[in-house]
Amino acid sequence: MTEGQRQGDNIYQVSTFSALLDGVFEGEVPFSVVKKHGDFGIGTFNKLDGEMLAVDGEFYHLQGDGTIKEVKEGEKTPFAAVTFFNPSLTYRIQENGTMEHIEQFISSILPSENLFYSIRITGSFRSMKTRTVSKQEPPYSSMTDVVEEQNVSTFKDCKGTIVGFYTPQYVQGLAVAGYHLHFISEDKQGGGHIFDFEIESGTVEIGEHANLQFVLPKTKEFLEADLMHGNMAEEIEKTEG
Ligand SMILES: CC(=O)[C@@H](C)O
Repeated sequence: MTEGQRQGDNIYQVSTFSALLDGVFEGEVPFSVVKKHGDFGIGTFNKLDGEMLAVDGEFYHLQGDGTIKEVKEGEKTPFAAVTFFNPSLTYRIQENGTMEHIEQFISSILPSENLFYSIRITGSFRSMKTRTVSKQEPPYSSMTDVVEEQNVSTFKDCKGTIVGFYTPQYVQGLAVAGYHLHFISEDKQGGGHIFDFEIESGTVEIGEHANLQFVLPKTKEFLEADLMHGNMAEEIEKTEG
């Protein structure tokens, strides 16, 4: 078993999603460190400067203007979750399905709704609707305010890869409970945080995780943040769609 496969059970996460909701948009962990803990995952960048997607060891910066570049090692993140992707379940999708259908299908085959799962879906999509958040400047607003203005793209008849995680409902706020998925097109020209899609055909791969490592910032902003928003689920629904 490779080191990656051994670590494949572990999810390494920087900060919490509730901190992001509260406008904690600057972290101390550079992607040079994040990369040591995984070759697969999602996240964002300091100042909420776009979406991050990592797959097959390649880390991509999906920017607010819709363009994509490689992540610079020195760039830091206020929120990211990665693992060494090591799927234990694989399924072919032979017929059209909406995001809701696919999520219901995956939920029906997960061994337990109480564990964490990494999800990769590679395929052809009739449509793919994504957003990329844009770089913010301090003093930062809450994320619910930030997403009032966001770059939303809809791709038609495209090929690409969905990367993300399933998180149990009992940790809502630590991460995004349910499915948190990002997309990158096969030609690496487009992508972002997924709002909706319709798949034509593809392959679903699922990795199971029972080990998590959270790295919490010791910044003044995080230590003083309100991480217990009363309407957490509603706020996450608004920001993550
Ligand atoms: C951390 C995320 O995925 C948001 C920025 O889309």
